[in-house]
Amino acid sequence: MPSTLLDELLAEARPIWQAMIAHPFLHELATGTLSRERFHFWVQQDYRFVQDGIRFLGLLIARAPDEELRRGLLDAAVAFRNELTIFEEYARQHALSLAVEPTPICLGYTSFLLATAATGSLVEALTVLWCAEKAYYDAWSAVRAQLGLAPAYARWIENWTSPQFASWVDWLGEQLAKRATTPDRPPIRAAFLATARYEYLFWDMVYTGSNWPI
Ligand SMILES: Cc1ncc(C[n+]2csc(CCO)c2C)c(N)n1
Repeated sequence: MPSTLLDELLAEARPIWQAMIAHPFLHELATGTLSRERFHFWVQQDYRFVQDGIRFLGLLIARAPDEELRRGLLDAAVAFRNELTIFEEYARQHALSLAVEPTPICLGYTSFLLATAATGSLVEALTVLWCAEKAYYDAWSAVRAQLGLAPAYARWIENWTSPQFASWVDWLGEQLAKRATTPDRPPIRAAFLATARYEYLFWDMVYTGSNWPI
C-alpha cells in the first residue's frame, strides 16, 4: 500500500492536528508563560501515560509477526525507559510526587491503547502508536521552532524532536503503510481519529486541570 495512506490519515485529522499544535498549553509553553502548576500536572499525568505505554508496547511486540517489526518496537521500549528517567529526575529536582492517579482522560487514553493492543488488529495498534508518536513529534517540533532548547524543557524537547526520533516515527509509518490492506482502511481511520482526539484532549486536560469530580 503506498504511503498515501499516511497522507490521507493526516489530511483527515488536520483540524484536530492544528487545534492540538495551537493549544494554549503548547503556546504558553513555547512562549515561556506556562504556569508551573500546569506543567507539573502534565509531568505527573504523562509519566502515568508512558508507564502504560510500555505495557501497550509489550503487547504489540508479542504480537509482531516478524523480526524486523519486533526489533524496531524494541527500540521504542528503550526510548520509553529513557523517558521515564527524564520524568523521574525532573520530579526529584522539583520535589514533585509522581504517585498520582490517572485522570479520566489519561485513563481513557491508556485504556484505549491497551484495549487496541489486546483486541484490535495489528495494523490498528500500529496506527495508534504511529499517531501518538507523530503527534508528539509535531507538537514538540512546533515548540522547538519557537523556543529552541530552552533549559526548563530541554530534555523533553530534545527527546521528541531529535533526528533519531523523527526517523523512528517515519520507519513506524512505513511499517504501517506496507502492512495495511484495503479492508483495513476503515478501522485504521477510526483508530487514527480516536488517537488524534485523545492527543488533543490530553493537552486540554492538563491545561484545564480536568480531573475526577468526586
Ligand atoms: C500524551 C502523550 N502522547 C504521546 C507520547 C509519546 N509516547 C510516549 S510512550 C508512548 C507509547 C504509547 O503509545 C508514546 C506514544 C506521550 N509521552 N504522551
